[in-house]
Amino acid sequence: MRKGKRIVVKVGTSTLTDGGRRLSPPRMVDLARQIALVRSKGVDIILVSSGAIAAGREVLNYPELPRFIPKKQMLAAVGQPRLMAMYTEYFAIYGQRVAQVLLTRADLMDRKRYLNARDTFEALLLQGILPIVNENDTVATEEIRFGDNDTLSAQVAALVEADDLILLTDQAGLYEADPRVVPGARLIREVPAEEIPDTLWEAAGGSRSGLGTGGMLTKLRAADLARRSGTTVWIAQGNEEDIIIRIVNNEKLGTRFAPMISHLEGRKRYLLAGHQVQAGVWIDKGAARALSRGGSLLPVGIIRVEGEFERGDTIRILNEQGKLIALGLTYYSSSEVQRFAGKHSDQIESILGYTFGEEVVHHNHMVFMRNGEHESA
Ligand SMILES: Nc1ncnc2c1ncn2[C@@H]1O[C@H](COP(=O)(O)OP(=O)(O)O)[C@@H](O)[C@H]1O
Ligand SMILES: N[C@@H](CCC(=O)OP(=O)(O)O)C(=O)O
Repeated sequence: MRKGKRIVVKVGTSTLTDGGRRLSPPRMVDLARQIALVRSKGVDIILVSSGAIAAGREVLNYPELPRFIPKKQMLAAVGQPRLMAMYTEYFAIYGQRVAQVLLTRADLMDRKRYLNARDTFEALLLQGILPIVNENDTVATEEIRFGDNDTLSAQVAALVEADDLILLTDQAGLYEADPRVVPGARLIREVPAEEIPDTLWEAAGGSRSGLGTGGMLTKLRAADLARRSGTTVWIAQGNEEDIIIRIVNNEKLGTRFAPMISHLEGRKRYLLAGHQVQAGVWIDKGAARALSRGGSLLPVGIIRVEGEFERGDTIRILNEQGKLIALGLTYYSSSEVQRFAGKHSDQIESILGYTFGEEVVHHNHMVFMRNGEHESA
């Protein structure tokens, strides 16, 4: 179980290059310093970093930024290992180990892959390793890509149930108009947990830095998405001194978006999202009692499998009389559960030859039913 806070930090190209065309080592070292300090206080951090294309251009001696997608992908493929090599070196200064996680939208749309990605993040964080995430640009064509890392970071924040998402950019936050066009435009300090007004959507213009992808519009969309799954979002200036540390210390900086729901509610919505759940498992009295007391569903309590399901699906959990008691996200497919139903968890590995853990459904991923209605997990 998680103890401390969990924060996703997203850095855009404009921050990493400090406005120039090269990645800025001092900027990246400073990022590593801040993140190491915050992590030492027991905060989990996930870094979503752009910069692969900028790094690729640097390696190849600054070719024009191409419009042709495969050429952009080529630059990202060249730049990503360079970007990671720099991070590996700079985080090592502060005794931090890092890992690369490359994702596309398709990875998070598929429930099985969603779960796999989430488990990998959990395993990395548990091991004290900093995940550094970017879009998997080389395979990311229009239909399957996030398209910008603002959106990617919001999805990652939902995936790992982050408390905060900090979007670092080259402006102090979201302004009432693009400050590059309207000097003196006012900074918006707080966006309340209500629908975002049209005026604000109109204020958020596209990117002007030439290197970044989405400008403020993608940040506003990302902020809106993340706050709907229970995350507090900040848009703030990447080169402001100790920016991450100060936000974590509750200083009022940049633009803050209040979360609209709790993580619990978000989890429940994910479980119930668009699923006409038919398949499931029947469980014995002991297991039903354990669930009602906050326990997870283990193989030993399962007496029967009904229908077919995949790892990551939402399934029905029925008691001995066939009454629906909960819906839950399953870590194993129906054919796997068939094989180990009624057995002890420590036998899973010898039966399957691998394991995703001792629970079939974790208590945190259940929604209980009362009189046919859902109640909170
Ligand atoms: N309302 C606004 N407030 C702040 N910045 C804005 C606004 N509208 C457009 N922008 C532009 O968005 C840019 C940041 O987006 P982008 O270049 O994509 O950065 P990043 O690389 O950090 O993702 C700013 O430099 C600014 O010119
Ligand atoms: N995946 C691309 C970045 C895409 C992106 O969203 O860039 P940015 O607007 O600078 O955050 C890269 O690494 O270059």
